[in-house]
Amino acid sequence: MVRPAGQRRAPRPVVPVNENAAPDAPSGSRVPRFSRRALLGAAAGAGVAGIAAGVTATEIAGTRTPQPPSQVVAFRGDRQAGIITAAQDRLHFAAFDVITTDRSQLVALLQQWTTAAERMTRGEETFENGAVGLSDYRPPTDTGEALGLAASSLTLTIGFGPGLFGPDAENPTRPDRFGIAAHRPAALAPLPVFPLDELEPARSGGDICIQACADDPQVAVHAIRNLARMGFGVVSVRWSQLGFGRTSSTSVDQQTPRNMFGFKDGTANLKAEEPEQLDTWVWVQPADNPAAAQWMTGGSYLVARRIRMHIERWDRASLFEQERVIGRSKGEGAPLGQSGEFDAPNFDLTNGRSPVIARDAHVRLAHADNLDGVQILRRGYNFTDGSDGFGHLDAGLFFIAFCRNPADQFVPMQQALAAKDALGEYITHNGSALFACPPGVAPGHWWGQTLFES
Ligand SMILES: C=CC1=C(C)c2cc3[nH]c(cc4nc(cc5[nH]c(cc1n2)c(C)c5CCC(=O)O)C(CCC(=O)O)=C4C)c(C)c3C=C
Ligand SMILES: [Fe+2]
Repeated sequence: MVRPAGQRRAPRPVVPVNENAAPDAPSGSRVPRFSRRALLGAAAGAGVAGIAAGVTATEIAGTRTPQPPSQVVAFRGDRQAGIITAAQDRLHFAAFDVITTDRSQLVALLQQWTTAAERMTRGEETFENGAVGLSDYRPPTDTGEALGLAASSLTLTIGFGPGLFGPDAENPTRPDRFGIAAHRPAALAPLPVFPLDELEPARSGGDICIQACADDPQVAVHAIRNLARMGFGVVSVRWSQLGFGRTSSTSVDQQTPRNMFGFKDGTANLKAEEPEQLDTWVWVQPADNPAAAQWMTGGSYLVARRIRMHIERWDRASLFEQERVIGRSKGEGAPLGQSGEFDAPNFDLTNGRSPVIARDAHVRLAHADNLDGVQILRRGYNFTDGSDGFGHLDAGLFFIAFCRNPADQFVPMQQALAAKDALGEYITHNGSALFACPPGVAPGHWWGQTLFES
């Protein structure tokens, strides 16, 4: 839940310091001066039950106007949060390279990450009292910029890239650093390069990804920053991407947002309320893998594409051209030839001479009817990373899709689009990555445990 403008940051509450502790007292001898947990205790307690109403710091202090309640999304469960969770408004996505070859170091990090991630999704610091409640003479164990902020529906979703598993078709000599090559699911194969791709290595690939989504950008950034910090010496950030303004709806309760071209985006998306469709198109099923890769059952594959949108070129196109390219009206978001956003498109409709939804319209090519029924779950975000040095906005869509098997779903869809999508003139794909996101974290388990212990 987003707090109204002007009230977004809870003022830093006054919390009593231990008057008895000397200013230079050694670590551990001081009463904690601040704890997100204490301030957000109600939200934390409710978190295990799923999405729950919480309270803000100022409400507990009882001194100021109550803030809207924060939301806590359960970290543990059958599925990882952040896939069919109602899309939050902000994203910080990071892809890491693993820089150690020591399996025990990687496992230890995954365990530490799990504890910290779960705490942060409850609105707590990475470590209890980590920001200001420990030693004055060591760097704080939490960086502190989320102190006083609500949980903000933070979800942290982990995925494992092909490089973690050693050799594959693209890199047959890559060493199996962690002894998990036998557990690589066949579907975790590098994506092909598509026509018109202009992929930059510095925006592509990665051994591990963490997707942080929240309704407060500072909460998402704090989460990635602290997880990256904890990973020092074990992982390094390969690339990262900030996103704002979700470009999809993943629940029927959500209004369809708009992308940087001004069109409603996410109308014809899979929704959390369609469990059978999700089993067909999103969640990996037992029959999909042999025993060695059963750790992926209940998980999903995350496809990330950084797609630059040539805003200035688009802004010079007429409304007629823009609607022809997409195949929907800009105002209502209705398929051309229909009047309502959720009306079914009629691809057979003609104006007497040519189809109302053009043969190269984006929605015709991406629609299941054109792809033997294939669908995906889209969960992307807008981005604007300043300008490019030529006065053009470096803006676009950080496309994220979840699917049960990218080779059967994303790849044919993107092949169809890359071949003749009218949108191709206005966009360029310059980043690409694929990750296997395991199922949800069971009580007492850590991120990746079923992979590393299978
Ligand atoms: C490979 C998959 C897709 C990529 C890449 C992609 C990029 C992309 N899309 C838009 C804008 C819109 N897309 C819309 C619909 C739509 N897009 C995809 C897939 C990809 N899009 C699908 C499967 C669909 C649904 C098709 C259908 O069944 O009708 C729409 C219409 C509204 C909606 O249904 O979401 C818009 C608008 C941009 C700008 C873009 C790259 C920058
Ligand atoms: Fe699209």
